[in-house]
Amino acid sequence: MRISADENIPLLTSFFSEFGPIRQFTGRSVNRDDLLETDVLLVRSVTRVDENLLAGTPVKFVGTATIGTDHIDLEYLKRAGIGFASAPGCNAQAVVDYVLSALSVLVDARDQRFADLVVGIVGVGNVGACLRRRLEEMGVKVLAVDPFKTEAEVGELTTLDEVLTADVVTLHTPLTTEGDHPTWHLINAERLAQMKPDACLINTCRGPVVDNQALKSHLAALSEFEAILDVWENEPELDLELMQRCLIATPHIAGYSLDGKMNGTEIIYRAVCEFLGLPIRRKLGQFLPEPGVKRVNFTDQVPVHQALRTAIRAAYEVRVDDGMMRTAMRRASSRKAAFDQLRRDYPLRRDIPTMRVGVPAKCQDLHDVLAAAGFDVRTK
Ligand SMILES: NC(=O)C1=CN([C@@H]2O[C@H](COP(=O)(O)OP(=O)(O)OC[C@H]3O[C@@H](n4cnc5c(N)ncnc54)[C@H](O)[C@@H]3O)[C@@H](O)[C@H]2O)C=CC1
Ligand SMILES: O=C(O)C(=O)[C@H](O)COP(=O)(O)O
Repeated sequence: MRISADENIPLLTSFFSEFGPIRQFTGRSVNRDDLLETDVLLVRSVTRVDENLLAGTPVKFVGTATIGTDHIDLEYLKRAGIGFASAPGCNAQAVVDYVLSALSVLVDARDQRFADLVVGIVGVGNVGACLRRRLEEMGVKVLAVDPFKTEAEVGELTTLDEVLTADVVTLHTPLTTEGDHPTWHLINAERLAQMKPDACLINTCRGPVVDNQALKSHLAALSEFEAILDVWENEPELDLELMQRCLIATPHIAGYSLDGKMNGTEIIYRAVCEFLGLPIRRKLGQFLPEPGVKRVNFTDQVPVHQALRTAIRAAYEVRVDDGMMRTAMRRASSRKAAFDQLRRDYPLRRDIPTMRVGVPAKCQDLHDVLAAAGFDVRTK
C-alpha cells in the first residue's frame, strides 16, 4: 500500500509506516503527477481533492485529518468509488479553548465578566455543543441556532435573528453553498446590521461564512463593533486592512493544539485500518506526551472571575498568536508564505483539560467554574 501524505500531519511514520512507504508533500502544491503511484492519500484542509487531482491515479482511499470537508469533492469520490474519511470532532476542544481565550480578552478589554455576556452560537455540532456546555456551566447565557439539529439533541434552539441580538456571535458551521441553509456569506451586510453596534463577531469556522468586505466596512463604520477572526476569505492571501481592524487576528490555528492534530491522525489511521480490513494496532496514548509542567495554583485571595481568566490564558493565550501574525504580516515580503509558515511552525499547545489547576478546598465556587471551563481541578 503506497501512501502520500501532507507533511503537516503529525505522527505519520508512527501510525502509517506499517502499511508501506510514505511520501510526504506540501499541501498546497501537490498535483496529479505526484499521485501516480499512490493508493492512500492523506490530506489537510489546504489540498483541494477532486477529479482534477485524482482522475487517472490509483488512489483508492482519501483521509483528511480535519473536521472540515469543504476542500473535498465528496460527490466525485463517491462516483469514482474512492473511500473517504474525515476526522469529526478531532480538534473541537482546541477551538473551544480558542473561543474561551478570545472571550477572556474581550471581557478584559471591556472590564466585564464572562457572566455579563450573552453568547450566540451558530452551528451546534461538535464545537458548538462543547462550547455551549462549557459556557452555560460557567454561568454565561447562550442563544443557539442550528437548522439541522433538534432541541432533543442539543438543547434549546432559536432563530438566527434572535442569535444575532447577542453580545457575542460565534460561528461554528461547515462551509456550504447548497441546500436550504447554505453558509457561504451567511453573515453579510444585512446580518451585521442586525447585530448590536458594540457586539463582537468571532469566526473560527471557514472564512467565506462571513462576507469579509462587508465586515471590513462594518468595522470601519462602527468603532465599538469588534471582530475576532481565525479564518479568512482567500486564505492564505488575507486582507491586511481587515486584519488591522480586528481585535484578534490569527492564521487559521484555532484547532491547532497538539491533542487536536494528533487526534486527527489517529481518527484517519483507524479509518484506513477499517478500509483495508486490518486490525487497529496503534493508539494515540502511545505517542501523546504528558502535559509537562503547566500547572496553576490559586489561593483563596483571588476573585473567581479573575482566576478563571488567568487559568484560561495560562493554558492558551490567543494574544500571542495574534501578535505573531501581525508581526509576520508587517515584515513579510510574501504574506501568503508568511501565513503558511506561521501554521507550519506553530508552537506546541495543549488542550485545557490537560492542565491541572489547584484550588483551596474551601473555594467551591472557584472549583466549579474552573471545572466548567474544562480544567483538571484538584483541591489542596
Ligand atoms: N479554525 C480551525 O482551526 C477549525 C475550524 N473548523 C471548522 O469549524 C466547523 C465546525 O466544526 P464542528 O462543530 O466540529 O462541525 P460539525 O459538523 O460537528 O458541526 C457543524 C454544525 O453546523 C450546523 N449547520 C450547518 N449549516 C448551518 C446553518 N446554516 N446555520 C446554523 N448551523 C448550521 C450543522 O447542522 C452542524 O450541527 C468545521 O466544519 C470546520 O470548517 C473546525 C476545526 C478547526
Ligand atoms: O479541522 C479543520 O477543519 C480545520 O480547520 C483544521 O484545523 C485546519 O488545519 P489544516 O488542515 O489547514 O492544517
